[in-house]
Formats: sequence, C-alpha cells, structure tokens
Amino acid sequence: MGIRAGHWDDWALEGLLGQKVETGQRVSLVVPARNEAATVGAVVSRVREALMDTVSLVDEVVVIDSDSDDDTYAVAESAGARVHRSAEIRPDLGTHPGKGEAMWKSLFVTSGDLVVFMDADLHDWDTHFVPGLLGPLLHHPEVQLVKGFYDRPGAEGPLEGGRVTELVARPLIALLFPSLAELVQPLAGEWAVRRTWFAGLSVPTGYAVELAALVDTVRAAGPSAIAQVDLGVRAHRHQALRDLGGMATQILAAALRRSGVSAPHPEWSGDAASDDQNGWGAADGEAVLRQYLRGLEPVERVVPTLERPAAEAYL
Ligand SMILES: O=c1ccn([C@@H]2O[C@H](COP(=O)(O)OP(=O)(O)O[C@H]3O[C@H](CO)[C@@H](O)[C@H](O)[C@H]3O)[C@@H](O)[C@H]2O)c(=O)[nH]1
Ligand SMILES: O=C(O)[C@H](O)COP(=O)(O)O
Repeated sequence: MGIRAGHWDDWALEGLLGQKVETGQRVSLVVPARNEAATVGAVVSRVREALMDTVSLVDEVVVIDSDSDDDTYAVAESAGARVHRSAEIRPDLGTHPGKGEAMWKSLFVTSGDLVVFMDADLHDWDTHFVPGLLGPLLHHPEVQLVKGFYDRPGAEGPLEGGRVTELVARPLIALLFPSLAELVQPLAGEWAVRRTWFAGLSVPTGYAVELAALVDTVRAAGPSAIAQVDLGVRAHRHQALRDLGGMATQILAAALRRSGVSAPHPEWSGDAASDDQNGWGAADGEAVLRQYLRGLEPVERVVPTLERPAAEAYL
C-alpha cells in the first residue's frame, strides 16, 4: 500500500471526538512562531474557540516562540495559548535558532499523544485543518505521520507548491526518495504525528524538519505509515527568494546526509578539510551560502544544518 490520501471532511467531528475518548489519546496543537505578531493571535484564538472551548478535540494550544523580537509572545498569550520561549525550554540542552528546534523543544513542554503542527503566518485557512490532520491518526493505527495539502490561491495551477517545493523538494524526491513522490505538498507546515514517533526521529533544527521526518518515516515504516489530507485552501506570507536560499540549503543538507553524503568529496572543496571544517566551508553543523546582491560583492549567509538527536533520549 502507498501513501493513504483523504479529504478533511472524510471524518465527522463527532466520530473523531468519540475515537479520541475511546482510545484515550490527548491532542496538542503546536505553533512554532518567529516574529508572527500579525497573525499568530488569530491562529490561536480560532483553534481554541472551535476545538477546545466548544468541543474537546484539542487539549492544549502551545506556541513556541522561536527567538522573536516582536510581540509574538504577548499576542499569542492573550489569544489563549500557553507560550514558551524555545531558548528557555530545557536550558540544559542548549539552544539553536530555527523552526525545527522549536518543534523539537515542544516535545518537552507538551503532553499530547498526537501532536498537530500549524504555521503561525497563515492568513487564508480554517480550523478544520486540525480535525482533518487528526483523522488518519485516530482511525488508522498504522499511520504515524499525516501531511496536509491544499490549493494555494494565486498559484499558476491547482496544487502547485511553493518555490522551494517545486525547485528543490520535488526534484530531490524524484532523484533520491521516490516513495515520497505521491505527496502533493511535502513541505507543508501543517502536519500531525504521534508523539512517540516524532520523539524517535532526528530533527534538523531549521527548515529541513519536514523533509527529514518524511524520509525517516518512509524508510523506517514504509509508505503506509504516512497519510496526506486535502485541507482545502491555504495561503501564507512569502519569504524573499534570497531567504529561501537558506531554506533550500538546509533541505539539501538533510537530504544529502540521508544519502550518505555528509560533506563534499575532497575533490569538490579545493582545500583539504581541516579538523574544525566540514568541507562545506564552515564549522560542522553549518554551511556558508554565498549570494550576490549586486556585482561581484558577495553576501555570505551562515546556514545552520545541525540536527537534534531523537528527543526520547532526554524526555
Ligand atoms: O526560525 C524560525 C523560522 C520560522 N519559524 C516559524 O515556522 C513557520 C513557518 O515558517 P515560514 O518562514 O513561514 O516558512 P515557509 O517559507 O512558509 O516554508 C514552508 O516550507 C518549510 C520547509 O519545509 C516549512 O517548514 C514551512 O512550515 C512551510 O510553510 C512560521 O510559523 C514561522 O514563524 C520559527 O518558528 N522559527
Ligand atoms: O513551500 C515552499 O516551497 C516555500 O515555503 C516557498 O513558498 P512560496 O513560494 O509560497 O513563498
């Protein structure tokens, strides 16, 4: 069997609530957020009202503030979330920048057996995303991870992915991980996972968290451990192309690592790798991305490529 596909309204809310009670599982919604004061409040308050205050589908709404320097913390808190600063969770484990880091750290401050992730920058979305993502986990015990997919308003065609999706993730999947090719939106930030499964995965601290979780899941448990659900329409804030270069570098690093390439072949790097260099021109756990904004003058961006080991060792 391949990757199971469904639609968010395949599961009636009543049925999900019944299944939740019968299986005795708790649900956490986790929203990683870096400088999302403009949108995080609505994400929190709408899910709270529809799925926590009115019915008991979600047991906790937790925002992980990922080193924001705007009002994300205060806005999320007054909208009804429990908010934790990523850097302050388990200080004994240190801190790193990035979305994957915030998601990894969330395992130490949440208790749900099922964890639903949603981005904080959504501006066209609805609360049915959450029950839609929970459906396969509540009804199919073999499913460990559920990805959302959606139409993107303004995209050239229906189901077209974002720029990194089309230019990096899909080509990587075609070349290295073809069993994931059925996924419509492999980079979707809206996904759900069993806590025990996520806690057993190595987690890139940056934007490669999604691709890494998919690759590691399909390798360990096969395509039937993954489901995808049509969530309807989703729109989000767009990053500048040069910032997406950092995201693409992180995704490529995670994919190469999973293909046995942890540093360039010596022939590629020019210099002999020294002890504290990984051959990518930076210390271990980072790469230097050189971009050109105008003329020959480079701008160097240090891109973290670090991974956290499975959290279960620290829980
Ligand atoms: O250091 C960071 C950076 C981002 N975020 C949050 O993560 C979410 C997604 O970040 P965003 O910069 O909006 O990512 P996108 O450009 O939309 O990237 C897409 O592709 C990424 C790679 O798979 C996914 O991680 C994203 O969820 C997905 O929306 C948002 O809530 C951010 O606030 C953090 O918590 N910490
Ligand atoms: O999902 C992606 O590919 C990246 O986040 C970029 O998305 P965008 O092109 O919609 O900004």
